Amino acid sequence: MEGDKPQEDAEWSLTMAKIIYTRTDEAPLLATYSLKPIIEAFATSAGVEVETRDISLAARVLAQFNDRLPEEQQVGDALAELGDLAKTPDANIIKLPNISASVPQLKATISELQSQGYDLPAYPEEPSTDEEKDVRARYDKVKGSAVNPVLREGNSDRRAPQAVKNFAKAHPHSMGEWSKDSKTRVATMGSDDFRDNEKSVIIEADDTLSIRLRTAAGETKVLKESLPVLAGEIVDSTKMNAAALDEFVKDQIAAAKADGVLFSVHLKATMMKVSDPILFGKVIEAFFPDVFAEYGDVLAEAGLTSDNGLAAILAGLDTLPAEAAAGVKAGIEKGLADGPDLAMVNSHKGITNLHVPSDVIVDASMPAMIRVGGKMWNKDDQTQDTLAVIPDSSYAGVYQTVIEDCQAKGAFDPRTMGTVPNVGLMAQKAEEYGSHDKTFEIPEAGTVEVVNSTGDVLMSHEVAAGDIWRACQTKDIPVRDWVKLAVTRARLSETPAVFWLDETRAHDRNITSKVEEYLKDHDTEGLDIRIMNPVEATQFSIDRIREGKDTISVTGNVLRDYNTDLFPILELGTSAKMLSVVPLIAGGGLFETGAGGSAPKHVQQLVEENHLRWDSLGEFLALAESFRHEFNVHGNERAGVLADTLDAATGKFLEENKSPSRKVGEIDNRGSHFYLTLYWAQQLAEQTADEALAEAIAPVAKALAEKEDAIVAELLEVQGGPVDLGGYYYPNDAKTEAAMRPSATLNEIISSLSKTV
Ligand SMILES: NC(=O)C1=CN([C@@H]2O[C@H](COP(=O)(O)OP(=O)(O)OC[C@H]3O[C@@H](n4cnc5c(N)ncnc54)[C@H](OP(=O)(O)O)[C@@H]3O)[C@@H](O)[C@H]2O)C=CC1
Ligand SMILES: O=C(O)CCC(=O)C(=O)O
Ligand SMILES: [Mg+2]
Repeated sequence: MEGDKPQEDAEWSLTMAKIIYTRTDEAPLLATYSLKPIIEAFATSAGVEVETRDISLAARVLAQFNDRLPEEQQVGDALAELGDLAKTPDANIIKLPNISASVPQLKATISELQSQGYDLPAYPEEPSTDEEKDVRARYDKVKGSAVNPVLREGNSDRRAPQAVKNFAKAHPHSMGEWSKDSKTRVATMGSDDFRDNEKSVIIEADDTLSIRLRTAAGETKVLKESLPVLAGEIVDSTKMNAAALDEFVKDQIAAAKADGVLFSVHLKATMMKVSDPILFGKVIEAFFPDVFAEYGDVLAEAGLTSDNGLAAILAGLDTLPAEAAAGVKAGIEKGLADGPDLAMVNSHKGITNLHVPSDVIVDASMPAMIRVGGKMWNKDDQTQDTLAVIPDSSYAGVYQTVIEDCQAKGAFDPRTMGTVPNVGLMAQKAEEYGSHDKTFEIPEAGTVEVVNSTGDVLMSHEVAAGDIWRACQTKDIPVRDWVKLAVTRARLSETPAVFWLDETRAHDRNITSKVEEYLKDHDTEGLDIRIMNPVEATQFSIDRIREGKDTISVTGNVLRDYNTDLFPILELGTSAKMLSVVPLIAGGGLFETGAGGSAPKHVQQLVEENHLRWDSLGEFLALAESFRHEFNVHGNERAGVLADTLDAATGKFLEENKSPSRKVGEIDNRGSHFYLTLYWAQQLAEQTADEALAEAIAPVAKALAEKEDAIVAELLEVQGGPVDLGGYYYPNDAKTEAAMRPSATLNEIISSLSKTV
């Protein structure tokens, strides 16, 4: 049947340490089809076991419905299994980027699986019966950023290794020019938003809180019955005023039009999966006020919500009465014609920034704009200055600071610029990461209160209908661990470290008090550790970057996300080249590949012209760290040899510039994997720490070198035409394997390698 997947190894137990390689989505999944057999062959030769777990969006959807699917279609809940493993010292997990699904992506996955013969229920937009509510709850479990918070049971340590940074300096990526009269800027609310309204408390003793809405009409509605908290935990609450947001967005639409710049909104509807789709929807409603004034009720009745973007509304028009459908369509066209020009996701296909909530994700989109000289693409496929709308002011100042700096001093120079690694607080769903089950679109005016078990009101906010209220939790152990990780990183890399904490935010003031206390637990003699607000910290870091100096950014969860795309994209051209390690609090290791996403555009190119430009450097770096962890923790000497030789091979790979090209007809992801294989085999054959291994690999290294021309020719010859993968979210295994492993000569050598030792 279409979509059949290889059976995962059944006899795995939590007590035996192994390396787990995750199977994910889109470009990283395609790359896995080529790279995984190579990794397995080397690992087997050294007696290290590597197993696969499927945490792709499709597999996660299927795992929710095992009770409704026939046995042969059932898949295990690999994410739950790995989530448990991550809390044990035995975890050694390599995690590739995966889709954090918006509703349109989730619906597309469901239809694809249905077309492949999986009898899945439709996604209920407005669940009313118990059964629909159950189905919706199951789908909600896989929605948005549902993988990372489960696996990330530790804080984050992301940096560009020296070899990668040196490569970027020697082979600088292109940077757009900045003009002094650039009109590009960030617009943010600054008042009555999440930052401005934030309140925060530190919990004294373990307790269970609840959240309630006291309505203006005198009723009490429980929003959250039970919110267990631990002593020392920081709990915050805040709200975004819907009326203020609406006024702000309307002002920005007018300002963009008046200034002749593109209007663009930057949110994170995937990771902030409850609040940001609502914000996205409100921007769409502000952009097309007439459509929603006239047809809002009809659209709502048909389950067409602005939260899922313009594309979903346009695609659902045939479910509306003909007259309403025509009216909505005409209204949208008029809105587009009368409003400011919109930043485009794909000008050829007419996809605007407002079409799909997962298309423009702030962490990657703002740096991409800065990289090209502060511009985005308009409908004529030309770059243009942009008004970047980031409604909440908590972090928007970071981008505005970088933009102003570039306007004054020009683009950064990748040949000379320093680096900004990051130590990020994220363990145990810290901060906004864990806010989703405590985020509410307020149904009616009143007061939201956070109450402890003795009935004391810890925090309260006056709210109006439509406001977005949310609470966040930050446990104490992750904060201690984060401070320790920051000190360790500062010591190891002899680099100043700056905690990015905002004195105007209640939450950050509480974090600051803990940072000041926990720093005393460490030997900080000789280290340069500072605390600055995000705007000052940005300026400090970029001033140093221009002087070629490095500065560690030690941040909360959201800035972890933002900074680990911002600086890598400016320094290296992409965050795919980052080393991204999560030392798990329980002692295991989670090794993430790169710091970016699943590059949907890359899949499109492969399908159209059989060229995959995905760069697996992040995978190479993560894999070496994972082998090293195996050596450090379990004393597996051969894993240590694999780690060192892989790093050396990656160094050679960079020196020889064998990264995938963007152009069809040149070496792509598959070719880059061949070169890594060649250099790794050569390093193994040359090393002296394990002579038996060197001897066993020598003939393989020789064969790879001798067959280089033949292999490269086989890999290039397939490029140019379209490829059928038999699915996008759940591609056909045989078809994808055939597409991603087209060199018979290479395949034969790889299979001989796994039999060597
Ligand atoms: N850790 C995770 O699991 C993450 C998952 N995501 C998910 O990924 C999806 C896409 O997110 P998006 O914001 O578009 O970000 P992406 O990082 O996927 O894409 C942005 C651009 O970065 C470049 N890029 C990214 N990775 C590579 C790579 N390995 N090699 C070469 N270039 C690369 C590509 O540029 P170009 O097109 O110029 O080649 C790409 O189009 C979403 O579903 C999102 O939720 C996002 C971030 C992290
Ligand atoms: O979890 C997600 O959706 C995205 C995570 C991400 O962008 C990151 O970790 O940098
Ligand atoms: Mg990110």
